[in-house]
Amino acid sequence: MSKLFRAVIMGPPGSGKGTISERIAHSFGLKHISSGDFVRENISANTEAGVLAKTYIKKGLLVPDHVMTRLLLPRLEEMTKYSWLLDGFPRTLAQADALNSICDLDVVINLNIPLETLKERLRHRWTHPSSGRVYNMYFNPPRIQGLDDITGEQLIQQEDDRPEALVARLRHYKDIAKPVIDLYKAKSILYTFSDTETDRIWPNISTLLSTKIPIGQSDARCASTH
Ligand SMILES: Nc1ccn([C@H]2C[C@H](O)[C@@H](COP(=O)(O)OP(=O)(O)OP(=O)(O)O)O2)c(=O)n1
Ligand SMILES: Nc1nc2c(ncn2[C@@H]2O[C@H](COP(=O)(O)OP(=O)(O)O)[C@@H](O)[C@H]2O)c(=O)[nH]1
Repeated sequence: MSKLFRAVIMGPPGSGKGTISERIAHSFGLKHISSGDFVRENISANTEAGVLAKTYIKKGLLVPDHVMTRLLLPRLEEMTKYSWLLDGFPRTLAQADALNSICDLDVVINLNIPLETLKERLRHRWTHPSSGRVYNMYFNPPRIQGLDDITGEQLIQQEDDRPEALVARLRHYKDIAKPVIDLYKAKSILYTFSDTETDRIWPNISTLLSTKIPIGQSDARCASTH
């Protein structure tokens, strides 16, 4: 069996991690593991870690490292036979260290998007809460305004997507992501993409992954996890 491929995608809120992950999963047949969606599934299913995570998210806080790693690492260990792309984890150096203890990453994609672009995108982001599907009123609008394409259920605007909340979220992101980015830079697996448009970044990511993913891997099409 050819070597499996392990990637992480990082970037501030609104940088396009979810959008680009979907494209990667579709084009390269990797499993897309969205840590945010996985946390939300655990909250819905009332698992022990989900109940704990909810107490933090309700207050607008990040879930502590030990809770996140207790959730995510067993999930990753179930995926040893698959190539995967992890989105939203690790967010902190402690999470990166925990991940490092169970696998070697091949590539870390780092999205570097200007603040004004992030604000503008998130102002127009609409989310289907139960699946985590996202829309943007201009970039990828739903077929019927305000409704999810698949279920027809109501879309919502997340409280913390408001521009006032975003500045604080972004500052916080920068503080905690810096050591993680430095770690992956030191390991020479960090690839940074800077632009205001996902459609301009995507061809470069696609070219990079074409050179990194072992031949045969991309045939093993796997559905994304949501
Ligand atoms: N490593 C992680 C991943 C997730 N979460 C928690 C806090 C988030 O608010 C929630 C949902 O995760 P998302 O990745 O969907 O979080 P955001 O809404 O902040 O993501 P985005 O970057 O898409 O705006 O789960 C966390 O604390 N630590
Ligand atoms: N206008 C515009 N919107 C985009 C672009 N790329 C992604 N989006 C939208 O911006 C929002 C944030 O993208 P998302 O993938 O959720 O980013 P994440 O928070 O990093 O996971 C969503 O509403 C996307 O539909 C782009 O190039 N242009």
